[in-house]
Amino acid sequence: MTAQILDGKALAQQFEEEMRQRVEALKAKADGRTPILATILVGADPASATYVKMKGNACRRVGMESEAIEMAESTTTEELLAKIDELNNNPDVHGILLQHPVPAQIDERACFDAISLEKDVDGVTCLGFGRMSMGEAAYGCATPKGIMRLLEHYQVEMEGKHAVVVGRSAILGKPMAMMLLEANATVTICHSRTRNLADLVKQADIVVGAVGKPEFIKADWIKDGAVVVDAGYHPEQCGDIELAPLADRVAAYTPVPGGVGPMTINTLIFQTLQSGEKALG
Ligand SMILES: NC(=O)C1=CN([C@@H]2O[C@H](COP(=O)(O)OP(=O)(O)OC[C@H]3O[C@@H](n4cnc5c(N)ncnc54)[C@H](OP(=O)(O)O)[C@@H]3O)[C@@H](O)[C@H]2O)C=CC1
Ligand SMILES: Nc1nc(=O)c2c([nH]1)NC[C@@H]1CN(c3ccc(C(=O)N[C@@H](CCC(=O)O)C(=O)O)cc3)C=[N+]21
Repeated sequence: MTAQILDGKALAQQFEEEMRQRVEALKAKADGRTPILATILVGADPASATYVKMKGNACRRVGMESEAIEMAESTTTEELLAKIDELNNNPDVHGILLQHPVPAQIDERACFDAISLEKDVDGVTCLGFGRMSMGEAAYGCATPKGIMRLLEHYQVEMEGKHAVVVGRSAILGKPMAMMLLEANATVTICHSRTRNLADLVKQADIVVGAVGKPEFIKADWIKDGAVVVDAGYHPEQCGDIELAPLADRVAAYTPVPGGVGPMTINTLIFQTLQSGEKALG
């Protein structure tokens, strides 16, 4: 069996084509105004700076605008909250992205939660998470939502399947698990205190790797015919799952690069467009 490649790069490109037309249509209705995403980068971490730049570039590719806000490494929680408050109250801004992680002196959770629900296009607030978990309308957290859009596009069946999510972070593992539950999968969430990780992963029909350690999840933990989603991303261009040996025995997998990453960015800008359409359309 040759595994199907869940090609996030190609799907993101296809979605961008569709979005470009929607942005044009919106501009025509809104006197040339476009949706605007405000990105906030605190400090000078080069990887974070690259990701934020990629998000701004994606906006421009579909004809939307972004406003890049850069704040010093020494920024306080109060200063960041004041900036978020200003953006919440700016009617020209339709989405707010606060790049994670922020420097340690900042209360990141308080800052995420200060983003108004209508502008939380990256899906990072407790309110958005709670609403999504209860099946109510909210923008999804960008990475797990991007994964769901990818699985839906490839018509991966989730209902009744055993999904094992390795990782429980606020912006990846935890919302991923709730989205899979909403899609009627039976969900197991694993983390650093999990005792029998390999045995649990072996039971998975769908496995999501979100551990943050290069190729931590071994190929021989994954059963034949499984669907493999590797959310990890490391500078050496590998993910959190040992993917190479899987290509001829799983049903489908997301490559790294070219899988989850492009879908994360696409989902962020798609949700910005949706927010812009609500405000301008
Ligand atoms: N492509 C994309 O768009 C994105 C990719 N990423 C990538 O995804 C990965 C995960 O990111 P993120 O969720 O932010 O990372 P975090 O470090 O916030 O979370 C890692 C999670 O993995 C768990 N974990 C750590 N060690 C083990 C272990 N030995 N066994 C089982 N579980 C373990 C932790 O458990 P515990 O809670 O107990 O500490 C934690 O829940 C990274 O590689 C990151 O680069 C992240 C965001 C977006
Ligand atoms: N509030 C917040 N929201 C995020 O969504 C968020 C964040 N903070 N902090 C950091 C992580 C990381 N992240 C990535 C996005 C795209 C790629 C991506 O597109 N990667 C390409 C390769 C890029 C390259 O060539 O380096 C790929 O996988 O194909 C990777 C990682 C979003 N994150």
